[in-house]
Amino acid sequence: MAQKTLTSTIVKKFIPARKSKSRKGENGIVLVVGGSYIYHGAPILSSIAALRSGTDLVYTSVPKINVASTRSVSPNLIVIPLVDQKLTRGAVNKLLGALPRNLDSATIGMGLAIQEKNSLLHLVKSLLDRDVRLSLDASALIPDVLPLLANKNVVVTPHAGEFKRLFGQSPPSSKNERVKLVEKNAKKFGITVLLKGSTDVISNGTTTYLYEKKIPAMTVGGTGDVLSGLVAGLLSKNRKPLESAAAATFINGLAGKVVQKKLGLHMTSMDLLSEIPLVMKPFDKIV
Ligand SMILES: NC(=O)C1=CN([C@@H]2O[C@H](COP(=O)(O)OP(=O)(O)OC[C@H]3O[C@@H](n4cnc5c(N)ncnc54)[C@H](OP(=O)(O)O)[C@@H]3O)[C@@H](O)[C@H]2O)[C@@H](O)CC1
Ligand SMILES: Nc1ncnc2c1ncn2[C@@H]1O[C@H](COP(=O)(O)OP(=O)(O)O)[C@@H](O)[C@H]1O
Ligand SMILES: [Mg+2]
Repeated sequence: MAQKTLTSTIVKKFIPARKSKSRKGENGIVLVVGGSYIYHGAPILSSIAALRSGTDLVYTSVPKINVASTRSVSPNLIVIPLVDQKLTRGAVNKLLGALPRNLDSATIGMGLAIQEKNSLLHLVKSLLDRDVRLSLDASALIPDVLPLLANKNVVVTPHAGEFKRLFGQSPPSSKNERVKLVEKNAKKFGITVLLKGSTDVISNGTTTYLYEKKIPAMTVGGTGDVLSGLVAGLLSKNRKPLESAAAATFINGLAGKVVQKKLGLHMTSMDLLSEIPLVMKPFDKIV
């Protein structure tokens, strides 16, 4: 299968126009589920990235111990407490009862502690049953979730370690072998796989995009959390997993390039957030 290198021309087609006459909510409503006692920042990074990608509303669900600190970061976030410190069946049932009716997309896993595996499976299945477009990251990337995802327009965003845990094989160092392994698993499980690294590989098993970034400053913690928010933000508007994942990784890289040019190897993931509007603005279309 031929791989295509991501370019602005390709990505421009993946970012939907905004209608002048649109109303709040028509340009994307996103849910972010993540965070834990130790990793409070991940869902915040993801949520602000989702907002900055050009959505209307982002709901951030974090364990109740993190609610105050998460709310204090920004009035832009609508925080829905998870009633337990970790993801449990009870916490998921309460969350499902509190969700906005017209949710477009969700990203789950960044920084999340999962107490009961079945609670994650229940959350994933319930959201898919509501036709919510899903992006799974970090703790949500466990093999048990795979049977729920086939042909449901889901994106998974593993780094190499999460890829091994999810699919049972470590991505090889050879680019061609890496691409083949991503394509094989995307096809096998009916999902879009975004394997993160110095070169991101994005495939749904039929079409594959490569995005080689010369931005080693992006190895700092949290850049993948930002990416998960961008994927969910794009999914909420484009709704196509491959295009949303490809556009998200391209935008994350564009922001990374700007920050590395400015700050060298001293980037933090927060720096990425402030660059997202500037790198996305050239792609804006109003109809
Ligand atoms: N401020 C916050 O709140 C932040 C919160 N964050 C949250 O932290 C959580 C854990 O994040 P994480 O994935 O980095 O660690 P972890 O789950 O132990 O990885 C599993 C194992 O995989 C491997 N491995 C890792 N990367 C690899 C790679 N690129 N290529 C190859 N292998 C790699 C590595 O195994 P090793 O190499 O040690 O054998 C590692 O032990 C996650 O939920 C994230 O969202 C972070 O985003 C930071 C900011
Ligand atoms: N050497 C590198 N050069 C450029 N980008 C990289 C490099 N290594 C990782 N990245 C990017 O950094 C992010 C890493 O994701 P992840 O490991 O999930 O980070 P975290 O979980 O800390 O947010 C991905 O977006 C990936 O594309
Ligand atoms: Mg990560």
